[in-house]
Amino acid sequence: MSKPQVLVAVNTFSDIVDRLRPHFDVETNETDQPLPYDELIRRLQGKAGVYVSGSNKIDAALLDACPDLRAVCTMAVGYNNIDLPACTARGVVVSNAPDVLTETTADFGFALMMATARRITESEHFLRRGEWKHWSVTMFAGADVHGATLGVLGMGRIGAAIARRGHLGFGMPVIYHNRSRLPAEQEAPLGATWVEKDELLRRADHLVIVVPYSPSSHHLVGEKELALMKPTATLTNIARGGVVNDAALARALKAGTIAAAGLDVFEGEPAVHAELLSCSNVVLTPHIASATVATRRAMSDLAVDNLIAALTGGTPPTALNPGVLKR
Ligand SMILES: NC(=O)C1=CN([C@@H]2O[C@H](COP(=O)(O)OP(=O)(O)OC[C@H]3O[C@@H](n4cnc5c(N)ncnc54)[C@H](OP(=O)(O)O)[C@@H]3O)[C@@H](O)[C@H]2O)C=CC1
Ligand SMILES: O=C(O)C(=O)[C@@H](O)[C@H](O)[C@H](O)CO
Repeated sequence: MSKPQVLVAVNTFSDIVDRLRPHFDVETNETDQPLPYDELIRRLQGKAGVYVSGSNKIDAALLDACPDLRAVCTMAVGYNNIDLPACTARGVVVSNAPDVLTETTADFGFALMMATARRITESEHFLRRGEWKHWSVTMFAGADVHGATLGVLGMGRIGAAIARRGHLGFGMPVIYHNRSRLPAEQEAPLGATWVEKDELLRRADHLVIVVPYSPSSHHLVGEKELALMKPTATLTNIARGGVVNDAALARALKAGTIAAAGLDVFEGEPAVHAELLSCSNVVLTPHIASATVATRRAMSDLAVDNLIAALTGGTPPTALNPGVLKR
């Protein structure tokens, strides 16, 4: 009997892809580019499962054009690129990759916040341009991280790991905002206090944003919210492009409404708003918060575990709509 066919749409570790081969006929994407939407549809014909990243859009039109598809497994924790209700309606199981990247992403979020507060890339560029002629008292003087108030917008798995670093490692008072408050026993070890969003913006010295992208978080931080922040504050966005209004942020950075920003994600990435590129008080990175070799391997392994389980009668460890498997 022929094996089910799957597409690994992401060029990932070959030894991990090899784990699929005993179960499936495996087609891979050997380029380092995301497959264009139309090509993804073409290559999904006859495929029962697909391994994707956050760069692949899986919407209702694609599902209708790929009627054999039964499993969509992403190596990312964020799944705003996948229309989950459309998948569920068509009996397609979807999985994401939570937990395995939490600590690595938190390390990066904290590092980006520190680089932003202490003006690390701005000062390095100055040095590389040969502009360092003498030392001065206020040269690249930034803001302290230790003891400053850490504001977390999105105190989930990653937000809590960042809060823990700030609380235990840097003596930071931690305030946070989620739509729902955490139980006291989860707040206590983080030294965290829930506040309304406006209060978070007013009080944070360093605001770190880690909410999933959804219609409810679109432009959660825009002109009005930035205007509430301290002129000395920093904003770090490791969540998703679209959670912050990048045009409003660029205006705020230029006007001195806030001091600086650290950004790993952008509206319309990989394009970056031209006004952000021309700001000196912003640290920009290309969506690499989870990028360590060990964590990218763990994310890939989890996507493969999910794909195997979903199509061989098992229980995908991190399915988002496991109910479809019971139908
Ligand atoms: N830059 C990168 O490379 C990476 C980015 N990410 C991004 O980080 C996101 C978070 O991951 P993770 O921590 O695992 O997710 P979780 O689901 O554990 O946490 C998300 C948190 O955000 C809160 N939240 C959701 N919507 C809103 C809203 N509209 N307003 C306020 N709070 C909100 C949730 O609380 P509540 O529901 O109570 O509001 C929850 O506490 C991912 O979805 C992904 O987009 C993740 C990994 C790497
Ligand atoms: O997990 C997420 O949500 C991410 O944003 C990152 O870890 C991924 O690197 C990216 O989405 C690649 O798919």
